[in-house]
Amino acid sequence: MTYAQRLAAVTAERGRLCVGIDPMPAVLDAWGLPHTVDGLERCARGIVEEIGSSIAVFKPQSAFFEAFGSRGVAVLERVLGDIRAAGALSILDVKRGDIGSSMAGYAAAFLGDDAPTRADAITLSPYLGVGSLKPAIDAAVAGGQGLYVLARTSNPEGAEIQLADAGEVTVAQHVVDTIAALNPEADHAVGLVVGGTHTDSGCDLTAFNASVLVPGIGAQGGTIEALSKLFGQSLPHVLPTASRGVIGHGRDKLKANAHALVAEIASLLP
Ligand SMILES: O=C(O)c1cc(=O)[nH]c(=O)n1[C@@H]1O[C@H](COP(=O)(O)O)[C@@H](O)[C@H]1O
Repeated sequence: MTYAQRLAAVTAERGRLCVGIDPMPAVLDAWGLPHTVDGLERCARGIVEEIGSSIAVFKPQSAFFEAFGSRGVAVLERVLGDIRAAGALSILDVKRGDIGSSMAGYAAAFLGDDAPTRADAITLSPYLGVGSLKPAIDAAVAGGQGLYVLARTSNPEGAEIQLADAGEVTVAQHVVDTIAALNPEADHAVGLVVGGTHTDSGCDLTAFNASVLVPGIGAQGGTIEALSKLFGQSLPHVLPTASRGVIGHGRDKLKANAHALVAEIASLLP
């Protein structure tokens, strides 16, 4: 099965929410856990223990695992295994992007059956040129995995590069159009990241028919209600993701927060 098919199946069953696993110091504090590898593991694996069987997708943020060195990365690998065992999908947020030869190295790390840090999808940065991502695209298609390429990020600083002129269109639109054109042959394995914090994303997504990951919900001020206007007819492709808004109030509130957001998405998004 392709990533797009697996995503459609699990979201149809569990709802259309991706819970971000960002075990940053403030989140560990809210969980009453120490800023140690043990605290990291209890928080990240605790999230999957609590809601792994009811939430469709999880997005571990690699930064907070890498912050603890190789022992943190080992925790990340266990978390990815837990997500798989719970029947959910994982999007590993690593935002990689490099020249083709190095990109092949990243593909070996994260994509394909033998990858040591294997996820169902990973995030990529296209700023060395969308074409430089080809080794990752090939590996994802071969392995039935997915990719999410940054187009218009949720943070205010993103505009200076993403809304810059790339000839006829903006850099963000160039990314959207290039990925849209290659997706039919790529099994719709290549999604986009478009932040949910904008009133106007500045991207025309009409020709895009793969998954659109939408971060910025909750802690960064984005709301589910605003997504209809922001994404219009592309709304069915949107996968909202929230981290601190769901996991940032301690283990006791995790399940209720996550399920309330799933219900809100079901009532407001088609
Ligand atoms: O690729 C991402 O997920 C991402 C892209 C983007 O434009 N903005 C963005 O916030 N993210 C990530 O999404 C998560 C957002 O976390 P919260 O703001 O706590 O929901 C972080 O891990 C970010 O790195």
